[in-house]
Amino acid sequence: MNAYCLATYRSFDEKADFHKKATSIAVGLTVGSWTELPEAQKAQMEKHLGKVISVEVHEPAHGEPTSNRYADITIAYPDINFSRDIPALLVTVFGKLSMDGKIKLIDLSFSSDFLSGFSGPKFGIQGVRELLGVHDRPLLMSIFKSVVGYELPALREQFYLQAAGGVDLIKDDEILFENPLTPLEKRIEICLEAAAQATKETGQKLLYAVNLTGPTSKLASQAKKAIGAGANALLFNVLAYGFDTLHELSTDPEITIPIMAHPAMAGATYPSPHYGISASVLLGKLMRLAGADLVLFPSPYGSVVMPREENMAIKHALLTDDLRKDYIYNAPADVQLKLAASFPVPSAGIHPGLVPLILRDFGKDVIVNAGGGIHGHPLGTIAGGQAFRQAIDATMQGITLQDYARTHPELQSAIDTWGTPE
Ligand SMILES: CSCCC(=O)C(=O)COP(=O)(O)O
Repeated sequence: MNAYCLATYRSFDEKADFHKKATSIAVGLTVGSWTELPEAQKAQMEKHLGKVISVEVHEPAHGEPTSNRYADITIAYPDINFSRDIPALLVTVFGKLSMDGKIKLIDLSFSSDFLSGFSGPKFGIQGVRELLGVHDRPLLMSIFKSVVGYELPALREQFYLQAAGGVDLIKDDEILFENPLTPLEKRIEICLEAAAQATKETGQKLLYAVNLTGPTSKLASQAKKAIGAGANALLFNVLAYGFDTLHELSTDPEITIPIMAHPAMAGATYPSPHYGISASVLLGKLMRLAGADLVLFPSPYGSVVMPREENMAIKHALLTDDLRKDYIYNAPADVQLKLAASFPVPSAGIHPGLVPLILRDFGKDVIVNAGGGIHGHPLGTIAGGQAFRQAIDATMQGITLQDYARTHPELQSAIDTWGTPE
């Protein structure tokens, strides 16, 4: 029996025959032409031919502009046409098609055979929690800010202040590349020293995600150099390199620490309703498949806003256990595939007042992540971390931030500065 991967597209056109369009995609992206083929060749090509699974046309309601006319088209692509890797799949389902008018790739699902080529996150939520020894609450991450041009002592000081505030993870800024002032191994050395100092005082373990950068051909050796220097997590700008690079890193047996995926460049791909790839595919399914243990993405509440519905779709893609329903097309009854869940990290412009919203939408398995919301605290960076931890504690106990802040001055000061949503 043939195995297929499915792609669903939203195609906008004021007057197109969407059924014809679906057929032209199914044929054009597989065997190229069909009706012109002699019968003998048709029999031979049948197993390579894409199939139209469904076409759902949405006619604009009365009074709505005709430009709102679209169809959701689902096509099945035979696995036999492409190798078992993300670049081959993406080029098949959305290579040339991505440039062919108003069309967006909104979902992907995989054959069980294709999916079985991916082991997903090495650590995932469970593994990251085990490294930190924290199982009963959302985690808190802080982002280095204003570090370009700084020397090691300034970096160490900034690391210590973040750690002393009680954060669980600290990540490099994604724009901190290999540089002569704070080279990778030195950076790791001084940050881990500062982490040890803070841990003595707080009793808390810490992960430091160092930014893995440089030419693609040197990334794996750079990652191993980082691990040799004691690194316990990596930050990686996945979309600048491609999903396959993440997959190579995450499946390397010598890369034994969690990988955090930064969404830099994602805004060039997901936000348009008419073009690109949906956020849930780009920052959800493909990140998890390629092995990201933690995935950052803009939240619906902060400074770089993504609609809540899209955020919830990313969350679902990163967390769902039901691969048969959400990831696999036509799963045979005896197939049991598993992927560890990737930690969702809704980010950008996050401050303590937003914690109740984050926990309402994401529950306990989320990483609250802030840069400016920690460093910009009026009482300083340590108080910034403390205010977030207090907001998490309050919300976990069902206490309003306002009530909790009465006995927690750091939280009170954060609320006075940034407020709480209505
Ligand atoms: C757009 S998601 C990535 C968030 C990020 O990397 C960042 O630096 C956010 O910083 P902020 O000061 O807005 O918390």
